[in-house]
Amino acid sequence: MEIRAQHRVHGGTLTYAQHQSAATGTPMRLSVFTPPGEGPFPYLIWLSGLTCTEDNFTTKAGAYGAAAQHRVAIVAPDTSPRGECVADDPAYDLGQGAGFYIDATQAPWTPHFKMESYITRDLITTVEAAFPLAPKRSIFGHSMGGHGALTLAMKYPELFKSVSAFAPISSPTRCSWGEKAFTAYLDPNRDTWRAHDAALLIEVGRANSFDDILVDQGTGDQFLENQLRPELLEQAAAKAGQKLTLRRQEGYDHSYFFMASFVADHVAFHAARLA
Ligand SMILES: N[C@@H](CCC(=O)N[C@@H](CSC=O)C(=O)NCC(=O)O)C(=O)O
Repeated sequence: MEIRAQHRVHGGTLTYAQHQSAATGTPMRLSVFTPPGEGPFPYLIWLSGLTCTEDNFTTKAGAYGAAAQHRVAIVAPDTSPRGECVADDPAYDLGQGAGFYIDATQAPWTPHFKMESYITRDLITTVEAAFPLAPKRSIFGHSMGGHGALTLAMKYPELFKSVSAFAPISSPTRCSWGEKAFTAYLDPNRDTWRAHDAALLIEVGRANSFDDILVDQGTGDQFLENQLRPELLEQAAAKAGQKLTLRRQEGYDHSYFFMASFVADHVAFHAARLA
């Protein structure tokens, strides 16, 4: 783990770092906030959205006061592998900055776009060895990262105590962001896509180890109707008898101002389940 910068914040320590990932075959950047004291601390993994790096949440979400108060750490990784030898696309919603938290099986993405394995293996192993973190984690995220948090929690319930999301892509098989990414990264047989779709996973009961799922969605979000479609999460949860608390927040948009307004509620939601 190479430390790139450290800052004191809310009595704790914010570290920007980089490490080599076996899954992506590239260096991966991240930030880690640890609260005041010695630890080991339970922690939250935050997954960001399209176009983001490890820096968007770190500088804009304003989460560290609540994290210090609840004595939880927060780990925020980058959203994809990066570099000159890594495949990319000129569009903002594919390639670097748009890893979708899945393992690609199609050329030219296969060698490096392994974000599911990166988050669930390399990231967890590395941060728990390098920082005072307990092996007790939860996961949350925004938009593409909300999709990542929901799907990784349901695919790996043994790794995560709880899950929440801000304005998640609810059903990537039923929106253009998701269809574009899955067409590029995954097998053309759309049946294989179902394993990476949050609403479809909830519908078949894959969230049943979670007592509740917290989702905040702004009603002024420019992506609400075409991409995010939170009603699909609600319908799936109702079918499966899964508790899902979907809060429609009047007038909030898709920006980090929305996250900053409600992130303390998400930190408290997870801290109660990590205690
Ligand atoms: N046209 C915009 C679209 C990118 C955007 O809105 N990204 C969101 C996440 S969208 C879903 O995953 C974001 O978090 N942006 C970063 C930020 O700091 O707000 C563009 O090209 O930027």
